[in-house]
Amino acid sequence: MLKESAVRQSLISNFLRVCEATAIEASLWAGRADKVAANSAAMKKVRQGLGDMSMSGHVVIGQRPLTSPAAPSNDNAAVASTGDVVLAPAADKKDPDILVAGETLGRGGDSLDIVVDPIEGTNLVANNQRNAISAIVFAPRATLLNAPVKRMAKIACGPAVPPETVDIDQTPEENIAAVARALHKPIKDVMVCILDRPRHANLIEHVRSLGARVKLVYDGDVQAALACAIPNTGADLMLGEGGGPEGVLACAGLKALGGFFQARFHFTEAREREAVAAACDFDVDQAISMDEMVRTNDIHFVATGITDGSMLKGVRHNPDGSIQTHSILVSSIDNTTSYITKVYRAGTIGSAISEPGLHDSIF
Ligand SMILES: O=P(O)(O)OC[C@H]1O[C@](O)(COP(=O)(O)O)[C@@H](O)[C@@H]1O
Repeated sequence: MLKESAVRQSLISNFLRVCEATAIEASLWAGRADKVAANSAAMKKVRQGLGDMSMSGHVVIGQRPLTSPAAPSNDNAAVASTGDVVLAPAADKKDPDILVAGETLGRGGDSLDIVVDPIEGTNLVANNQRNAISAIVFAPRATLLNAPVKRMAKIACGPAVPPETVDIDQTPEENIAAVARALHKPIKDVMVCILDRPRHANLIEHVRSLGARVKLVYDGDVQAALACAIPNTGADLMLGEGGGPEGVLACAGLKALGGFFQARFHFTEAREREAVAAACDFDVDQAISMDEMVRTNDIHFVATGITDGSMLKGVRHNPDGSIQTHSILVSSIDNTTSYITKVYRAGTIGSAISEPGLHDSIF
């Protein structure tokens, strides 16, 4: 368990501040069609901020270098469906700010596991589309799953659904029926979030054929998973395959929210399976529970909106030079969810980062 009171509060507010600063940085790149540069700038900001904190923060999951901005995987319907963008040349593969699994950040202090996604939805930022967030999870050391897996199948829903009624090994029909029962709504009103990818074409068609609604998510399945556990987002259930690191973030957030998350690794090559099996003390071919992914009930999940979304508003750059941020902080320790709106007056955070490339540290 983390130390109580003052230390914890100070950690929380510093993580929040880092998340806000990262989202502000990322927001400067919204619509600039350069996800590599956006990610690079956000990584620099997050590294700077976490590096200045009084903690010993163990990076559990490293980041994928974005080396080919204009070339999302050929299994990426988002680009086709939202309009491809011409993106800037690839950034240096050896970005010095990239977070590497196993490195420790901070000036020393509490020993923590951290999972960071400076931009969850890099295409969304590049195209200035909804639902891009910056997100950080922290928990006591050696509690968050460290599995080098690129892709996992996921299921997520909110706390109103009894966990024993939903399962990644059940059919979509069974899971949707369980959610409908728990939420006291007809199946026709159940909203299922699914990443808009060709690999999900059959799933999408099947869910629609059952009579449920489908919310196509172009990118950002962490936000989509969490939305299922947050009132008034319109999301009830998330199904489908997405990124591995995003799965750990979503699982931590949902555990803190009291919701449900389950996953199953999808290995793309034998080498990947071997590496993951070596890192895990459970059967990597079976469904993975929340407790296997997040081995603590002492979790803090922080996210700040970059662009507007169903869970959070994005960063506002006001005409007077002030900057407004909107964040969510979920703490499992006291079962609270806080929504934090902050205004940084002109000349505090804003003037320092008014243009990409021309700013100094805000910390
Ligand atoms: O595009 P893929 O390969 O299906 O990956 C899905 C993953 O991409 C995302 O949509 C966005 O990830 P990035 O921010 O790294 O671009 C994730 O939310 C999701 O888990």
